[in-house]
Amino acid sequence: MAVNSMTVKAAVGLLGAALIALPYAGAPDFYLSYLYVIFFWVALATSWGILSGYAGYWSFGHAAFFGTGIYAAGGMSVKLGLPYLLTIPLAAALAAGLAACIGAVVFRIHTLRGEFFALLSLSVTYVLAAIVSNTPIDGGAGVNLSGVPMPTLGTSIPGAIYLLGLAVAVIALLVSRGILSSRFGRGLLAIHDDEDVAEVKGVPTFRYKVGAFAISAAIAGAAGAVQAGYVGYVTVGETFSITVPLYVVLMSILGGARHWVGPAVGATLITVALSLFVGGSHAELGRAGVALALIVVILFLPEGIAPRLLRKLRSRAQPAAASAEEPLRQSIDAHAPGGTLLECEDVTKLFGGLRALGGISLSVRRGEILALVGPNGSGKSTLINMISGHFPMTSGSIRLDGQSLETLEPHRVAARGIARTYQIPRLFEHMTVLENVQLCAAFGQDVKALNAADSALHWLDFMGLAEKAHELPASLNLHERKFVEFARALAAKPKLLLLDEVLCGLTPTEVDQAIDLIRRIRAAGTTIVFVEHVMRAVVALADRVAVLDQGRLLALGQPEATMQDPKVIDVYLGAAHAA
Ligand SMILES: Nc1ncnc2c1ncn2[C@@H]1O[C@H](COP(=O)(O)OP(=O)(O)OP(=O)(O)O)[C@@H](O)[C@H]1O
Repeated sequence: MAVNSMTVKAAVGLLGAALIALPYAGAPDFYLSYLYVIFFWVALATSWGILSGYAGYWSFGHAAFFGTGIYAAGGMSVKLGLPYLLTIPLAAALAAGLAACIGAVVFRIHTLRGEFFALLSLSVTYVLAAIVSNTPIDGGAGVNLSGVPMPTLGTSIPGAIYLLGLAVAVIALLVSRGILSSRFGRGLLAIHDDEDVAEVKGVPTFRYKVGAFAISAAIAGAAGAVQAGYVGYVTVGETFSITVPLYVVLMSILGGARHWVGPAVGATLITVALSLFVGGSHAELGRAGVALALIVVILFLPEGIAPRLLRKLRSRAQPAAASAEEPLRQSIDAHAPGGTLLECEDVTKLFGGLRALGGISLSVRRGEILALVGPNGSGKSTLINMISGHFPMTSGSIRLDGQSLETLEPHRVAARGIARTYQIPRLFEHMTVLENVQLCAAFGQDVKALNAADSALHWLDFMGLAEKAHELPASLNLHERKFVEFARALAAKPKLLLLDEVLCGLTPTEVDQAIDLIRRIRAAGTTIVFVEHVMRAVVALADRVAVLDQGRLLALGQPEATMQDPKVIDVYLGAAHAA
């Protein structure tokens, strides 16, 4: 594997050196311009992928940032007389600033996801086009860069534009690759699959989206600035046309938007394909061919060309070995039993007119297992949602270790040491089982102590799922999906673990297995609150039982005594059970 990796690096190095040398070796301007166009689309498509491919926020407004770059470079060099080269980073900064401002507003509105975000981004392009067209930035006549002194970078002007295009494309690829392999990138991929769960697992979703948007726009802005030098004369109609976002989206989907190299592959293929059919009816034929190819890819390779090809190349790589050696290390509280860890005071939640929780007060001791039981709709899951920050409370207070949680965003609640599972597992469906757990390890407590991948493998092994590590969640049965949920929560190394009906739907043997696992988790020091209808498990595990009914706390105490409470028998267990 080491040899292969060295070979790939050497090949990439040689290719890079050859591309840089091309203008100095006297390559004709025609070929330099041809390659420049490919670099331009590679940069644009790659930049689009950083927000839209990774985080799934499809933007049809990429022309706004590309256009900002074009007009920033044009305006600053023609009207302000700044050196053209200096306008490129300034254009990138301006586009990033614009995206950050838009993102800071838009990403706070939870309803602006999916198609609404796509439409909004398109509207931004048209608003910007109207502003540029009706102000001295353009004024309707366009901006002519013919009088601006262009750099030659030791070759010629076309050679310089070629080198600048190459630089922006390489920077875009390096940035995108760096992001994808980072914690930031994993967070973006999680946002793509289930943003609410990502937030609860500790991903600062707002900050990440704004960051990805700004980086994506900065690269588009830089590409636009170089394009201004290439075209020499910029107009609103050409700059803010729908062609840019459409091509960028098509290129990314064709190549594979969730991989750093995918958009570049798509950009190269489409640019080359279109260049083969230029002029009149040939051009139309070319576009039709590209559209047809895209339909075929969507039908047969929905993830795009690049990820499929890369997986084939890697298929002979050895699977990672599970590291079952790590001892069961849990929370940092393992040696501090006793005392109150969680305090809920008068927790109330209204959903419109429905009072799901009508003022719940209870506390959980450090190292304790507390069972939450009650009839369907009594508010158990809602209480878990309040504690984990999944929904805001209507009123009341929740404190962990004496510190208030109610004003915290969910990812900050996670950072305080609370992890949860979902009644119906909500796994990140485009990530493997290992990546699902790894994400939670990376955003959980005490991450520096252990590599996230090793930690994830450990917890998968602990749950008996090591051999499923490289599978996608879709191939798992319910039991396995629940246990991946479980492993994800454990990988965060929480102080407080909230389990929402992890045993529901399991066979008696699987229930026994889960009871044993929960005992071992508590033995390592983790405090557990679990919602459960399987009474055998409640009796076997719980130190205390809290019974909810219609959003109120009906009873709280030792399992045996609570189960014999006539009120509990009446509303929940029934006389037969008590007998
Ligand atoms: N997001 C929501 N929007 C509106 N109503 C909700 C929402 N979530 C829960 N509810 C309502 O709040 C009440 C409590 O629901 P909750 O899911 O907490 O009950 P539960 O005790 O967990 O029930 P089960 O045992 O069936 O899971 C129910 O009437 C439910 O319909």
